[in-house]
Amino acid sequence: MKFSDQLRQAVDVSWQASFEHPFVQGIANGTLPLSCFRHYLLNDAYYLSQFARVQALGAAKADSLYDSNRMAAHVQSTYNAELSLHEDFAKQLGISDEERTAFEPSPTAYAYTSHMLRAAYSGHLGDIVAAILPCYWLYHEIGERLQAYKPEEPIYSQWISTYGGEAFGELVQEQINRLDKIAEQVTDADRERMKRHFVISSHYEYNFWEMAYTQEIWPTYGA
Ligand SMILES: Cc1ncc(CO)c(N)n1
Ligand SMILES: Cc1ncsc1CCO
Repeated sequence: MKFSDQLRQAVDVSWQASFEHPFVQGIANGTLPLSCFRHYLLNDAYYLSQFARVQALGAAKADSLYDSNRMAAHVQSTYNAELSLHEDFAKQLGISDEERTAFEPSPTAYAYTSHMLRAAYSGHLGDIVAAILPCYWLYHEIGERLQAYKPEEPIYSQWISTYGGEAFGELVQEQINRLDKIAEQVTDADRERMKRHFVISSHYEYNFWEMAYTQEIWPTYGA
């Protein structure tokens, strides 16, 4: 069995819970309150800015010019996704540049990105790809499953077509292939560590929906 198939099996319960989460279901049927999506979007802008740094660390740590080049190309895709999707949505939801700049990430957004950055700084390209892959792969599976739904809210239908689309699917498959290639060349201990990164990122993906749905913030201590 391919390493990626083993990992996919290991997170099946977690990913199923993500599919069924009220945030994701609310996007599918258009009933998600826009205030929740707004909270998601602000945190996701922070998330993607850190995600791009993790991808860039992958470019720096790659063993070949080819992989450096491809990881750097993925930084650009993240930037473009951030630009097109987020700036568009932010405008529609009345999020100003000031609000985005002043925004403090929620505990979950901070923890998830800290996890990826830790894997990136302390590990190799294999650790990085394992830690960032649930982000690609889970979103693509969700996008594909949600293709059949046509929510009234245009923001939600655009979100679905972005992640369910062919262009995103190709980036996902490329990273799955990269993971399997690296997994063939490393030790059992390396693979075990990569699997742990992948599982933890999957838990955080679930937490991220919950964070957005409950509009999680840091403690305010009665203020
Ligand atoms: C939290 C999170 N995971 C994955 C993606 C997919 O890009 C995203 N935008 N945000
Ligand atoms: C995972 C991901 N999220 C937005 S774009 C992208 C892939 C390109 O890096």
